[in-house]
Amino acid sequence: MTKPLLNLIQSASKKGEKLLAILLDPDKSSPNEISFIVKRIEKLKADFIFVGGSFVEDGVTASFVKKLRENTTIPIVLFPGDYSQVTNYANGLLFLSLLSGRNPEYLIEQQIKAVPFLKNSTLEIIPTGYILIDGGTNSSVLKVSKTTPIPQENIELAVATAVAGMYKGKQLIYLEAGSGAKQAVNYKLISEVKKNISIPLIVGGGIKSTEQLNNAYKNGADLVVIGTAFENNNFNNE
Ligand SMILES: CC(C)=CCC/C(C)=C/CC/C(C)=C/CC/C(C)=C/COP(=O)(O)OP(=O)(O)O
Ligand SMILES: O=P(O)(O)OC[C@@H](O)CO
Ligand SMILES: [Mg+2]
Repeated sequence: MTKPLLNLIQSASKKGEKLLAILLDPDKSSPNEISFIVKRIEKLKADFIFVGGSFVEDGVTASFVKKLRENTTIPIVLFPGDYSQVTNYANGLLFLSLLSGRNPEYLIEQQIKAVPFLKNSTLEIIPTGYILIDGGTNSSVLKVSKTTPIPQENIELAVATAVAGMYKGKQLIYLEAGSGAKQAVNYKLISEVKKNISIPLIVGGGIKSTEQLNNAYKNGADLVVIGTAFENNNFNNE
């Protein structure tokens, strides 16, 4: 099976080209605003649109992604809080396992529940190790998954978790400080994880400025995800 989206991320990572994803939460963006939102995303030259939320009502993601698809050619990648957010209108799916947590529901159960939706699907499925780092807030991911994030200071544990994910066959590692985090993933943690893995690294949560974005890149993030700052219209990357 070909994996064009993963190949794009892998080859950018090899060449040191940095990628940007804008995260849209279907619950928080009105379908009427989609063409306006798409214009803002195109202006930022984002490489991907991620779609997902920790709590999204059934069916909302599919209609939202369908509308989005009609308005842009930017690849749309699902970043699901649960299996009900899987829809074939997107291009790809981050097949997440919450490796920082010890809740079987988010390690394997949700993935099994998604299978009936994926049987005849054309979605590119990308095995992704998802690691929650303490961003100083009770993030939605923490609440929904009832798991404990890795403290920012525990770099050793974060690195071991990422490397274990790589050994398990994950193709991407995603370091997540939580949507709207007070503290984004710290640069030392990003660079130590990056040094120890040979797969691309995604970083997100609490990134609000071009300076933070560039520091995340400089320390080893291959792809940065921005949600809240874009939602609040205070990320212009200028
Ligand atoms: C593989 C499939 C089909 C599902 C995976 C399900 C897993 C393991 C999810 C990981 C845990 C989780 C709840 C992730 C949420 C990811 C996400 C979409 C975060 C962004 O949403 P937030 O911004 O935190 O949520 P709200 O905006 O809804 O508060
Ligand atoms: O909303 P923000 O804080 O940008 O976080 C983006 C993403 O990593 C959240 O899952
Ligand atoms: Mg959000």
